[in-house]
Amino acid sequence: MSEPIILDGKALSQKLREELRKEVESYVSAGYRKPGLAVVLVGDDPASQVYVKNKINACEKVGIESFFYKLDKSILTEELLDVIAELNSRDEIDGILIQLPLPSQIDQGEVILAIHPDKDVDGFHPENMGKLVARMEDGFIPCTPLGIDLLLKHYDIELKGKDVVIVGAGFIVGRPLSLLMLWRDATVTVCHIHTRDLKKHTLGADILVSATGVPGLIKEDMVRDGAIVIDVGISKVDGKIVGDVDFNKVKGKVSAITPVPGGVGPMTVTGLLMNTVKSYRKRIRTHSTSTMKP
Ligand SMILES: Nc1nc2c(c(=O)[nH]1)N[C@@H](CN(C=O)c1ccc(C(=O)N[C@@H](CCC(=O)O)C(=O)O)cc1)CN2
Repeated sequence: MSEPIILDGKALSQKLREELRKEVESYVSAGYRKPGLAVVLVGDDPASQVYVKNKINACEKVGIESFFYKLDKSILTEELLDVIAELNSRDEIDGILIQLPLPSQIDQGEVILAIHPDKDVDGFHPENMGKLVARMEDGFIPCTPLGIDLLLKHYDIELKGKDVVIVGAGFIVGRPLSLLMLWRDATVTVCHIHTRDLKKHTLGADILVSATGVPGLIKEDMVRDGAIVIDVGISKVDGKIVGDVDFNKVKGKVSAITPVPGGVGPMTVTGLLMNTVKSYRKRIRTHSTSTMKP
C-alpha cells in the first residue's frame, strides 16, 4: 500500500480559524461588539485544564472574548445552575461551554438542560441533539463530530453510501457523530462495550472512527485495506500523547488516517469557535440595536 494521506487537523484548523478571525474583524470594524464565550471549568482535572487553556487561547486569536469561570470541585449542582442562569441572561455572552467531565456530585443532565439552547455551543442540549436528528441546519452540532465532518469535507471524502463504523457510543462523540453520519447518508454502525465481535464490525468499515480512550485498541488486523481511519482517542502513555489506533502499524494499510496529536483534537476546538461565531452572527442580527457599540 502506498503512503496514506495524513488528515491534518492542525493545518485545516489554522485555515478555518484565520477565516473566522477575518469575519469577526469585519463585524467589529462595522461597530459590533466582539463575540463572547463563557468557559466554565469545575475542579482541577489536569487534562481539562489543558483543554480549557487551549480553548481560551484559540478564542483570543480569532477575536472572541472569553469569560473564564474556575469553580471549586466541591460546588453543588444548584450553585452551578445559578452561574449558568447568570450567563444565559448576559447579552455579551453568545456561547456557554461547561468543560466535561464534571465532578460526580454534579447532575450533568440538569446542567446541560439549564444552558439556553441558543447559547449551547457544545450542542449537548436535547433541543440541539433533536435538531441533529431532524437535520435542522440552525442547531449546534457537537464540536468533535462537527470537526470530523469538516475534516472529511476538506479532503473530499465522500460519505454517501459508505460504511461508517464508530467504536465508542459516548455522549460527547460516538452518539452525536452517528446521527451526523446518518445525515450525510452513510450506513452507520456503532460499536460499544457490549459489542460481541468488534473486529467483525471494524473490518467492514470504509471509514472507521474510534472514540474510546483505550490506547492501541485498533490494531492492524482490525482494519480493511484502503480504509479511512479517524482517531478521536487521546491518552497519555509514558508521557506521550497517543490515540486509540496503533498508528505506526495501521498506517501501512489505510488510504487516509488522522494523527494524534494534530488530527481531531484541534478540529474539536475549531468546531467550538465555529459554533460560537454561528451563535454570534444570529444574535447580532436579532438584537442589533442592543449589541451595536454606542
Ligand atoms: N464541554 C466539553 N467537554 C469536553 C469535550 C467537548 O467537546 N466539550 N471534548 C473532550 C475534550 N476536548 C475538548 O474539550 C478536547 C480534547 C483534545 C483536544 C486537543 O486539541 N488535543 C490535542 C492534544 C492536546 C494535548 O496536548 O493534550 C491534539 O489532539 O492535537 C482539544 C479538545 C472532553 N471534554
